[in-house]
Amino acid sequence: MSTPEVIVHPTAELLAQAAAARLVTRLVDVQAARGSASVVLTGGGVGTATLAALAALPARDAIDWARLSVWWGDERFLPSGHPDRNETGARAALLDQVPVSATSVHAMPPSDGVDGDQPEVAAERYAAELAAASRSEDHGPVPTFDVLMLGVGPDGHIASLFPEQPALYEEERSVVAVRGAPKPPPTRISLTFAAINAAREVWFLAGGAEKASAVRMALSGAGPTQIPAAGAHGRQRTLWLLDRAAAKELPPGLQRIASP
Ligand SMILES: O=C(O)[C@H](O)[C@@H](O)[C@H](O)[C@H](O)COP(=O)(O)O
Repeated sequence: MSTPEVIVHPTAELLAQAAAARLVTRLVDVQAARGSASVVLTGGGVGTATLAALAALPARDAIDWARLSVWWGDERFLPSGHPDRNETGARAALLDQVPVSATSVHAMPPSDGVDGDQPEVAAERYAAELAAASRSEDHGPVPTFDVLMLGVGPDGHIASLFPEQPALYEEERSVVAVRGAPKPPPTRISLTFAAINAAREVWFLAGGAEKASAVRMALSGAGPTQIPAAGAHGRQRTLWLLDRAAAKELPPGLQRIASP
């Protein structure tokens, strides 16, 4: 389990820009070393802003899009194309602007797909898709994602893993249905900690003062039931990419300013 590293950016805009640049560099390095790469996207404002920033970077096409697999950490269980789906936001912000292979974009099932409005069945389908993509050298029934991005809620939730909810205790399945989520919409699909923590690198993206207490608690020993972000970590690297507002409750020793 990797020790969390904190990098603080002056503003939320610079956080998204820097995260985008970091993602380009990381994926280019991974593809140079291993030929292909995989990334897990997150919904939420900072996650989507990061994708939009990436789309605007001239360096974006240093990524070999044909050799990139795209997954999601969670999804709102809504009809295909619904504006509130994380997939819809990601396609508009980035995926529809780059030559990523359609078969390598693994969206979580919509509520009007083959599984109908059964999020449990849809979660099983996505778990099977992950298992089919995992290889013998991977850690469990999911690919070893190169970068897994997570937004952080004010309550410390990540993906659709919310405090005190049953999904936090899932130890077998890689994907679960979430009902009654406190953040609308209430019905979602989410990777579990087992899937999240299989990733080589986990990057938290958090901006805004409303995240400051969750960030402090996650980095100060809170348990994952109260602060789910405390339960996520990369096998090789765990990065907390923050703006100053989200970092303001951290002790000075925990902050490393990315730029003056
Ligand atoms: O589907 C979702 O809602 C997201 O995956 C969720 O986990 C999000 O990342 C956080 O709520 C942070 O969202 P903001 O960055 O908008 O605060």
